Amino acid sequence: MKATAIAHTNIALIKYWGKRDNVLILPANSSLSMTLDQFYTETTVEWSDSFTEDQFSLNGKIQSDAKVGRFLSILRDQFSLTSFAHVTSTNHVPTAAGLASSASAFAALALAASKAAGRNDDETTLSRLARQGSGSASRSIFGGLAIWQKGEANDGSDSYAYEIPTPSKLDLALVVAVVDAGPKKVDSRLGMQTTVETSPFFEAWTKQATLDLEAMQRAMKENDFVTMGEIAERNALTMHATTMAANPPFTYMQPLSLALMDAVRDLRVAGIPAYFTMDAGPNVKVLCLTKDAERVKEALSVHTSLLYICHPGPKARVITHD
Ligand SMILES: O=C(O)C[C@@](O)(CF)CCOP(=O)(O)OP(=O)(O)O
Repeated sequence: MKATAIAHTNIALIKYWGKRDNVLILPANSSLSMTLDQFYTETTVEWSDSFTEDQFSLNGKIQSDAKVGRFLSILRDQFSLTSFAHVTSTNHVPTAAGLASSASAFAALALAASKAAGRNDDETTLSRLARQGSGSASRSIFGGLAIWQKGEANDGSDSYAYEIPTPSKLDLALVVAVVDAGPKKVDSRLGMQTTVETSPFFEAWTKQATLDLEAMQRAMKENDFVTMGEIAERNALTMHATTMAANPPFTYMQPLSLALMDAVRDLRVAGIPAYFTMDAGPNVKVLCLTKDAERVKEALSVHTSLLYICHPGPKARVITHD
């Protein structure tokens, strides 16, 4: 039983940062993201009783990846399977872009594994599954804009994402500026954990992120792009503030990240509504309107040549099944 699926990466405008349950990967706050059209993962899964162990290859190289291994065990258990799986994954992101996200990887893996097991899981089930591989993957099951509701139940049954309408009058773009292609120094899972355990700002973050999500949804309903951008930028900086107060303190920001942020502020002074966000890495992503995307790209090209104009992308989908 074999299937291939594609899922696109997503960038959060209201961040997921901190878990309330590390085993089930349940978040401390709800989040909102945009699935990107430019970057995706293509994954083939084959379940077979003839395999003697799970096997995972990424971009043509067999490797052992603890998160993938753990996720395959979760899937085997939830699918009541006893066979092993061979997983072949290819990240379609610009080489050395440092953008290969776990979001697209685990969403594609969840969908391909489900289909290869002969199942017809609905998107809510797939989102719940993908979440157990990597939290942000719960959102990549969907295209366009999605909210991952944190849920209240201790078993994670109500912690999954769903698609929300893109503001009807806004043609949104996200310009991705690559600062550093190298591997992250502190990966998001460790970064979150250190923050939850040691940052005095963590509780304030979860409260503020909740208010930010409500305000973001109001702004979207009103097609109020400036307010959307202001909320997204402030939410990202609030998230990154928590890491600077952690013990030991750390930050994902590099000098070039800060220069790009200044360039975005300069664009606003010049009358271009553009707002930055950053995740668990130094790259900067700029939310803008499509009509301004080339102007934003040009302004950022002073600092980096690795620039990608993205738009809301498609939902995860199966491309072959046999
Ligand atoms: O995407 C966002 O909401 C914000 C972040 O990218 C960081 F800024 C978090 C991504 O965390 P993820 O890799 O999903 O962690 P996992 O659940 O520990 O695997």
